Amino acid sequence: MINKLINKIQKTKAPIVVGLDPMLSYVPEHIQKKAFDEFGETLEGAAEAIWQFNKEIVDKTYDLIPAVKPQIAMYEQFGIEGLKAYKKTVDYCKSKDLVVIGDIKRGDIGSTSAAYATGHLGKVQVGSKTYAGFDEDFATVNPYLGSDGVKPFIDVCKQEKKGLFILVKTSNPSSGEFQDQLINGKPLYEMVGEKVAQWGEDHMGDSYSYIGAVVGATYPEQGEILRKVMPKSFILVPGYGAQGGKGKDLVHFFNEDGLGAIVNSSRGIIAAYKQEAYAKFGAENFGDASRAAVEAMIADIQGALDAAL
Ligand SMILES: O=c1ccn([C@@H]2O[C@H](COP(=O)(O)O)[C@@H](O)[C@H]2O)c(=O)[nH]1
Repeated sequence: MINKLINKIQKTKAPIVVGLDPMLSYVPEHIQKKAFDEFGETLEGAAEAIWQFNKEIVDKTYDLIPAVKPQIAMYEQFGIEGLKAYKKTVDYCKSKDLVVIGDIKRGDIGSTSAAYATGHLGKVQVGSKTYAGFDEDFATVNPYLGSDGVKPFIDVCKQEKKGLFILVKTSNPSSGEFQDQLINGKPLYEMVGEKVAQWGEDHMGDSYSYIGAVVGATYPEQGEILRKVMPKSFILVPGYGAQGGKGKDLVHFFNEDGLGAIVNSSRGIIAAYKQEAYAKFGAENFGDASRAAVEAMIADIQGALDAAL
């Protein structure tokens, strides 16, 4: 799957991911109304609204982008109905040939990680039959429990030709509380980065590993260090747009081949119609506003890369 992701990035010239993080408050009135008329103001109605919202954004952007990153928390808040909308979104994006990164941030003791890995990336045995549960292409993993919590995910990826993005340095303001702590003079994020590089070396696609890392756009200095620590790992970079990251801050997340990173924006794309810059589209044309925001993001990041490389 890492090879497919790279091919798609090269084809679209867009090292970006659209984050499908649908809060109900982002869904325009007309879509909410239609869903509530059909299903009432229920969890089912909310799930239908976020699904229709996602579908329109995907329809308006899929030809410009290589990948999407649905954030499972946004769906889980609506319970089982939300999870059905998550699954519908995953399947629909795959039908549009998009690479799907499930932002699930799982990780537990080995046996429990194995079940998470099976449910999201692998296949579950039911009697004589096997079924893929959520069936994303990549998943995000929390490595805090150590190697035995990560290994089951790697095993399933190897079997299914899928991939991981392991949290190394997160984009949030307090990520340094633990991640920047020095251990024998080295920050924890760097130690985790070294481990990701090690796992990655043993699990290579054609040019990059299918074991990647998450490093926040809001920490460009750490991004530059970690790029060197993990030369063969793709970096998923959240924190662009709504959290303040800009193209010019991100060039050192990439390798000299112009590859090695993909930058995520969620609110900045899916709720673009609410921003002043895209207000002219109006709520009715929110999908066109998202398309314009994708085009601006690609130009910002590619422009910065072209100037730097
Ligand atoms: O360090 C991290 C890891 C994951 N995320 C996720 O990315 C998106 C960001 O959303 P924006 O609206 O573009 O800010 C969201 O799903 C986070 O859970 C992150 O931000 N930082």
